[in-house]
Amino acid sequence: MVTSPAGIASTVINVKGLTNRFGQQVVHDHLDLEVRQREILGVVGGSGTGKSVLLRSLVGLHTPNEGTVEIFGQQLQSLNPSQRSALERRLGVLFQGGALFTSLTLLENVALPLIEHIKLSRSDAEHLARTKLALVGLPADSADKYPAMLSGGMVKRAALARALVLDPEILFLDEPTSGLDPIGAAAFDQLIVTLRNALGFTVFLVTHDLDTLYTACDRVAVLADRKVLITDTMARVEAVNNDWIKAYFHGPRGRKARTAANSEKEV
Ligand SMILES: Nc1ncnc2c1ncn2[C@@H]1O[C@H](COP(=O)(O)OP(=O)(O)OP(=O)(O)O)[C@@H](O)[C@H]1O
Repeated sequence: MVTSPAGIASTVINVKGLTNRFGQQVVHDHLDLEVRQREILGVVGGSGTGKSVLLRSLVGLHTPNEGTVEIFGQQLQSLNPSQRSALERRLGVLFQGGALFTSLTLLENVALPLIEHIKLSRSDAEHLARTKLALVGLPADSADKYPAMLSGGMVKRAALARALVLDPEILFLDEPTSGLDPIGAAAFDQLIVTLRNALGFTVFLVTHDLDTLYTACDRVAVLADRKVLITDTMARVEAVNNDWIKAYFHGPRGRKARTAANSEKEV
């Protein structure tokens, strides 16, 4: 994590008083959250607590009813369209399911943002796209395949390559390991950590995967009661006296994930 001379990590996302409503349903009620530079922040909470809506509010795909979202010190809602698109280029997003275009090859999928957003020629874009596919561990011959021809893990990696193609400073991941088997999920978690260490981006990661929380995240934010209940290290989050936290982290799956993460650290 990058720290200032005073030893305090700088904040890259600052959410204040965020309120999101759909009709009568209040999903977020004056929610606050800070994300620090270079950290991997895991966002967790029961189903329907608004994790995806939060992610969408941060990347500008959902306009909140109230509150402010500041990214790199710029308030999203106050930006004009060109400032907004300049900011959006500094963000990479991997949606649940990968969301690749099924009619395009992996290479075409990954090259597309380079052609559309920074107007690279097709050959330059494809050259760069090949390097990104290699970066996420895909074999060279996968470039000309269509998403339907690949395993779920390979599709996730290709979607990650596309999310990284403009060298984002913040990477947003929505349930990146859902649908992967445990070995594929663990490999994907490790890939995220390795890439963050090598490239230095910040990660905002929505997940239900306890193994991801224990092995990949520096801090965890728990969504409950329409707010962020706590944002802290796993050790401190586990100790909070809250019914959902107790059921989630101290249930059999939580215990298993914690034991596995501890034994990995000892190896
Ligand atoms: N566009 C929308 N219109 C109406 N309601 C919505 C919309 N988007 C989200 N919601 C509602 O907001 C609530 C939070 O949704 P969200 O998808 O953020 O939850 P989540 O915490 O990500 O859930 P899960 O863990 O099940 O994926 C849900 O009740 C959902 O139905």
